[in-house]
Amino acid sequence: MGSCQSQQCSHGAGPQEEKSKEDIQLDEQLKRIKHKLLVMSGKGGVGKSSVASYLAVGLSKLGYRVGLLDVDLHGPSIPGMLGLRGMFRVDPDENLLIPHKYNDFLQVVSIQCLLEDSDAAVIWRGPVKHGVIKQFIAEAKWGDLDFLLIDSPPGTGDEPLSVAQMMPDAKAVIVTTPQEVSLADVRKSINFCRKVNMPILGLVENMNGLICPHCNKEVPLFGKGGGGKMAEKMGVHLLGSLPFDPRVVESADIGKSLLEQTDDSPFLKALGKLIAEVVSRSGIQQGGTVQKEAGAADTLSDPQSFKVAIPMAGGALTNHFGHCEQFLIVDVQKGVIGNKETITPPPHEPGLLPRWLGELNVNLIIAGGMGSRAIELFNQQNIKVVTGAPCLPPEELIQQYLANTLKTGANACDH
Ligand SMILES: Nc1ncnc2c1ncn2[C@@H]1O[C@H](COP(=O)(O)OP(=O)(O)OP(=O)(O)O)[C@@H](O)[C@H]1O
Repeated sequence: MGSCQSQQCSHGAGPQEEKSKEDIQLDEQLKRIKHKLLVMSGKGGVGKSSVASYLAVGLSKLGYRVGLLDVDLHGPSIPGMLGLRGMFRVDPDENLLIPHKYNDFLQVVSIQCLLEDSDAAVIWRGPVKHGVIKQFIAEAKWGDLDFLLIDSPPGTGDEPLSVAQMMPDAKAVIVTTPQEVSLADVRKSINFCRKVNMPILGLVENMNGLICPHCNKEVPLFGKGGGGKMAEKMGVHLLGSLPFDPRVVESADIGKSLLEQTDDSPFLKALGKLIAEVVSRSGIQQGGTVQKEAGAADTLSDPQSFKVAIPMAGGALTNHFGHCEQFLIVDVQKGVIGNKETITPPPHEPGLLPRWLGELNVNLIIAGGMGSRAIELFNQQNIKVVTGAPCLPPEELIQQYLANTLKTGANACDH
């Protein structure tokens, strides 16, 4: 007899279950975190925890408020790497766990800080892990954060799945080394993200060459550039490459991040570039103002500055948008054509291209033809679509678009 209002009606799906106190707390906490980055890898030992901790420390040193959550429940290594010791305290008034403070801008939560014996083995099944991860987010006193970095165990098991379910707006940072065995596992991580609809912020290639401390020449320890090739092949963005630096191992062993010293070593230089790329891909302008979510431009706020994707065949635009072999992605700033990149799209799957081009921060498509459903999906990603463009070389199309002289005909949809 109760009215729709009194039953919290949910669009014909039957009465919605009341949210638990913990779920409400989780929602509240997640609202206070601007960017959630899940650091994952297909394979163990590729440097995922190191990358997560260096990103966290680096971002905190730029003045961003950062949380680092170690959900590698079976092999937590973050506290050791950052020299954090001791058990957590609980705030008695709010009954919230107080994260360890690395510096004024970086707080850390890890299962390690709940174990009396640091060598204790944690044996938990999936639902228990899910509950613990939820508690670590909802019942810890994180406050407002610009970034929450989550270090998950290698592979695509319970922990990354729990994060994907709990945080629908989290993005993945996938870490790999350049050799083929590691890259094969990266493909699994990429496919996992696509299955659970988690956007991929990009790939980090770690241990990409050793700088010899004696002659300063580079030795290709695990091969070279494999991550870059993989990123291109799988249509994900390469965020950066870090060289192998033996001091990373030593500093992790003594719990002192290399970022606590300044030098112009190749590792720290590459790390600086990587952090800048993470900031820029997260849509943050320097100075900390949130500009836009990665891949979520509202409209073209400046019609002379955009990132455009053009479906290509034989050096010119092709009408076969959904099945084109390659896209040319071009950066245009203030009417000037900049960086151009030819990328092979992932294998065709309904709804995949809008998400993929959104991840690449594209906000304009110039196409010959496209179905109305596809246009709708691109618009949902805030990507503007121009259809009916002629099969011309891409530079000509962009110049005409900039000059407002691009003549478009009928939407030559190839379906
Ligand atoms: N760029 C680097 N240069 C030198 N050593 C590195 C580099 N990155 C990571 N390492 C070292 O490699 C080892 C493995 O790194 P790390 O623990 O970060 O990997 P992981 O992928 O998180 O491992 P796990 O599978 O245990 O979760 C550590 O000893 C770390 O210090």
